[in-house]
Amino acid sequence: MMKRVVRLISGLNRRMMKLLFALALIAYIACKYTNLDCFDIVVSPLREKIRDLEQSFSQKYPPVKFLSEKDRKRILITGGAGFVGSHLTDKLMMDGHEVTVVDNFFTGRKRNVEHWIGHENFELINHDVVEPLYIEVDQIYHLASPASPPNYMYNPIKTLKTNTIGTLNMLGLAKRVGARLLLASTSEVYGDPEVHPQNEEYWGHVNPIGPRACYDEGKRVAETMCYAYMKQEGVEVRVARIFNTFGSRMHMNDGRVVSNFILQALQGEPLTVYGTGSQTRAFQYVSDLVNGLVLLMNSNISSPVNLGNPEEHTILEFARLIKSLVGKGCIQFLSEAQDDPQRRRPDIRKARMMLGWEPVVPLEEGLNKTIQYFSRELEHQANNQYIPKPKAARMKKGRPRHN
Ligand SMILES: O=c1ccn([C@@H]2O[C@H](COP(=O)(O)OP(=O)(O)O[C@H]3OC[C@@H](O)[C@H](O)[C@H]3O)[C@@H](O)[C@H]2O)c(=O)[nH]1
Repeated sequence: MMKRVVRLISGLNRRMMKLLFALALIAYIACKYTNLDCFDIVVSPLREKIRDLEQSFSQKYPPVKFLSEKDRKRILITGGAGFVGSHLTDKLMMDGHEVTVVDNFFTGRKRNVEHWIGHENFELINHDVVEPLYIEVDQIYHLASPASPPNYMYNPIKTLKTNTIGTLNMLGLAKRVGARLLLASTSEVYGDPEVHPQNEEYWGHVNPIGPRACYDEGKRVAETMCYAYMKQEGVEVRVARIFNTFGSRMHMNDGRVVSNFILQALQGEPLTVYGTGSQTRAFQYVSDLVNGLVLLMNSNISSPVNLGNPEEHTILEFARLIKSLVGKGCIQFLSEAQDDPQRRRPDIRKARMMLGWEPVVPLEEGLNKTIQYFSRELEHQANNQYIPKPKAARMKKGRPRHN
């Protein structure tokens, strides 16, 4: 060993020796004057890095309430990595329940629930509800289905299978394990309504062979299945008819009016109004919906309940509002979408009376939050060199109009 060191030193030439000596001297003087231990110079940053990492691990999850074994439920959310599903996951996790998310990631995204991955109360399963699922749970929130018109029309057969076979599978599971099932139904069961505002007694006006039928009729038959399982097999069911909803984690290019208009305004593109823009919608913020879903699940109301915000606007008014909130954009009129419902507004007297629920987030407040979310998403996408484009609906034939 000694011989090797001597050979190494003698191998160095004089100039190299001088250089090494000078460096050692400089390091020694620097340490003396800064009152630092040489060891500390190297080790302190490392120590800090380790401390940061340790802290990031211990603060990894949003705060979760402690629930006793008796109160803690095992909850399955199908479509739990989607827009609404992921917000519902957050609420139920923070309330202290055990949540299993099942998603096939057709429109859901892992990013929406990644902040729970690894938590002892959370499980994420990549599974398509069209296939049976065997799992022990107390409650099932059945949300799995594409919900934006361009997405559900993209593969109508798959949309039908998800809402029919998928719902049968989940009802079968509820029956086997004695779980309660909440179906995320939709205002689209009312079709292009002749009754306004729409109450739960109204049977709807749906074109059974139109482009929207895969979703509208799929959800209608899903409701039928729920009540057949309730009557024949005694399964406890809850049915929420969800009206237009918006908020963070919406897919920027899912083609819905909120995502299209915000994206277009932020990118300085014209806001595309289909038809004259006189058709109406009423928009609820996602946190209001999630509160309504949980209240309904834990209530004793087995008949359908509308969940939506009754503040109605024409689509043209809505385009103008988003344009003014973002501070840019102009309006462009395109051909109207086929079978587009002309007036929609929920009658929420039942939810008010029986659940004590009503929306509390004002439209502008919700929109500002969503605009902020979309701006951050755009930055994120730009860093990944991907520029999302708004998706178009299936149009009626005819020339687009411009103004
Ligand atoms: O760029 C666009 C997008 C949409 N629109 C119009 O805006 C209105 C709303 O369209 P959306 O696509 O957001 O949603 P729709 O109301 O047609 O369907 C929705 O209904 C309730 C939920 O179940 C679903 O989220 C969805 O199916 C429609 O009149 C549509 O024609 C535009 O004018 N421009």
